[in-house]
Amino acid sequence: MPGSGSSATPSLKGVNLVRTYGDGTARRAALREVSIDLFPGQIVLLMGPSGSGKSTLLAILSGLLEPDSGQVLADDDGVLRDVWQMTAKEREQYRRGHTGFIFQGYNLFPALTARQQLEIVLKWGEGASPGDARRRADEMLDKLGLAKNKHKKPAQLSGGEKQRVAIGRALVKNPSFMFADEPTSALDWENGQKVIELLRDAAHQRGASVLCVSHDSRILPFVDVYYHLDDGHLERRELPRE
Ligand SMILES: Nc1ncnc2c1ncn2[C@@H]1O[C@H](COP(=O)(O)OP(=O)(O)OP(=O)(O)O)[C@@H](O)[C@H]1O
Repeated sequence: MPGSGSSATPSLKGVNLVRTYGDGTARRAALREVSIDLFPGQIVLLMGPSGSGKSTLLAILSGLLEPDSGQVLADDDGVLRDVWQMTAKEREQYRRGHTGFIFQGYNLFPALTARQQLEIVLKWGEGASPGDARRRADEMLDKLGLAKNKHKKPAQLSGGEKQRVAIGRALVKNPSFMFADEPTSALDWENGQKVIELLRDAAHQRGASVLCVSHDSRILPFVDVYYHLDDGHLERRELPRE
């Protein structure tokens, strides 16, 4: 069932996306004419075998990797704009302002505390004042059950805690689009489930469009839509009935 904030108008559209790697005989298609619509308030799961193109699709939709052809149309105050027709500066602003990315390996700064990981995103990304950044960072860490850990650096946190800090860092900007690449792969299922619930809340409670890549079929009951990617071909699949 879609989230309460879901709407009939996509907030992000991938249209006929093609991406190849390599040259000559080493040339290999990672995405073949892939189209996908993401809606506000929905969490979407993308599954598929290793090497099928999942990370490539996430990188293109999030404005990190340019497609060979096709379009990425993102909602910008009610107007769909082609992310790959923007200037590099505009695209950087789009990414900073509208997208949150959660990586498999957390990608936290080793020298910073949990609180500083979030503050830095707000100060650098939005130019938030130190006081505002601290207040919003603390609020988010509280919500994630990390209040007691805010002064700890990544090496002092468990895998589940690190992943929650990484989610907090993506969420604190209140992004319209959240991209998560294997966010539970390093976690036991208890922590993995918590992480998926947080991503689902980002969609259902905050109205974000969440696209999550995973190999883990235990995530299926938590999502609204499920796609399968195989050798660069995308197919929407029915969710298993409960
Ligand atoms: N930078 C690159 N140079 C060359 N080939 C690449 C590059 N990145 C990805 N590929 C190839 O493109 C295909 C799709 O890769 P991609 O990482 O998108 O797959 P994936 O589905 O995310 O895989 P996994 O589940 O193993 O992370 C693979 O065959 C991969 O080897």
